[in-house]
Amino acid sequence: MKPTIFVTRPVPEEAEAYLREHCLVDKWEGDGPVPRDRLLERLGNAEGLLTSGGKIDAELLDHAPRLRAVSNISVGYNNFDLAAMKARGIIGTNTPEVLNDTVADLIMGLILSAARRIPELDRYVKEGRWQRSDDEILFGLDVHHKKLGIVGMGGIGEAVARRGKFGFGMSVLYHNRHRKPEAEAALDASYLTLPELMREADFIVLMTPLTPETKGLIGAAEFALMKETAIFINASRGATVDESALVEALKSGQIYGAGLDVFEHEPVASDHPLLTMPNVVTLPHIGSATEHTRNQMAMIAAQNLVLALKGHTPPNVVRELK
Ligand SMILES: NC(=O)c1ccc[n+]([C@@H]2O[C@H](COP(=O)([O-])OP(=O)(O)OC[C@H]3O[C@@H](n4cnc5c(N)ncnc54)[C@H](O)[C@@H]3O)[C@@H](O)[C@H]2O)c1
Ligand SMILES: O=C(O)[C@H](O)CO
Repeated sequence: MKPTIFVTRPVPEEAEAYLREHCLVDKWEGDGPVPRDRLLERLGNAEGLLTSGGKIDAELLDHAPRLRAVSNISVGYNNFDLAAMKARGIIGTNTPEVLNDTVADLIMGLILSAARRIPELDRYVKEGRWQRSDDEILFGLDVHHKKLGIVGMGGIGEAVARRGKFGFGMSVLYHNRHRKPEAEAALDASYLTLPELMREADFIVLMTPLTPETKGLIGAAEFALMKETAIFINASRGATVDESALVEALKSGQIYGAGLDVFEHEPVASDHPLLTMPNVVTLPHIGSATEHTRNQMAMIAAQNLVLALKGHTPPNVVRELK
């Protein structure tokens, strides 16, 4: 007898076909993300859940008495209440590694966009404001040979560091929960404390997972240490940064600019002060959003789920907050 699963968002054909081969698939057919109350109604029979970010907490698990595994189509798993899942013997999985290069490419895009003011000056040209006499008002900052500071030197952090080091001749500084001697050797990277990194780096890239320790990790005290020419990039989760402090740091000229792929509340409200600042580049959480990478993530997530439901240990089980 095939296990029943619930799929909360459309997945590529290949992943859906694979799931149907191994499971009885029930899926959300509505537009947009499944509303929480509708999801809870649909979980009565589900032994597996394929999702990408909705909260998996005690309330949801109470509505899913047969649930054995939850598979995220994402590397981040801050949506999992791991204690509640563990208490019920439910396995959680994610999709690490496969998206490292895709997200790192986007982060380089944010760095270049903020430093060279690409979106701002694109609008400038398209709005017919470009004058032959324009000169200094179009200046930005160099990226090459500057100091790249990575906070959270994991899979994505290292992929960004490689691009900075070997593509742009940058020197790599990093702060992480644990030192990484191999990365230090391969990238000639220097380990710094968080305050040291804030003072030293020209580009600060935040790439930690969202955990109780990293919530608001970068706030007023950290922005106060940054150079006036520093550019702050966040592609981790919005809540790792105190957004009000970021707004103040940008408004007061404490830092030069920011590049953001993530926000505390997504989609970000259209009247959010960060959206009014020309020195902030904003994106709608598209770090891993290429067809190739998202297809691979969906397939890996499907395989994780099927393996777990067959009683095997999938390669990407998450056991604790990392
Ligand atoms: N914008 C996007 O679309 C997008 C895409 C992928 C991942 N992400 C986010 O990026 C996060 C990182 O992804 P990854 O694949 O590199 O994860 P990873 O687990 O490989 O790396 C995370 C690193 O952060 C470090 N870390 C954890 N807590 C820390 C702390 N308190 N201080 C310093 N370092 C700490 C860990 O030791 C680890 O080295 C994900 O959890 C997810 O939230 C966002
Ligand atoms: O964590 C991830 O994989 C990305 O943020 C996509 O949700």
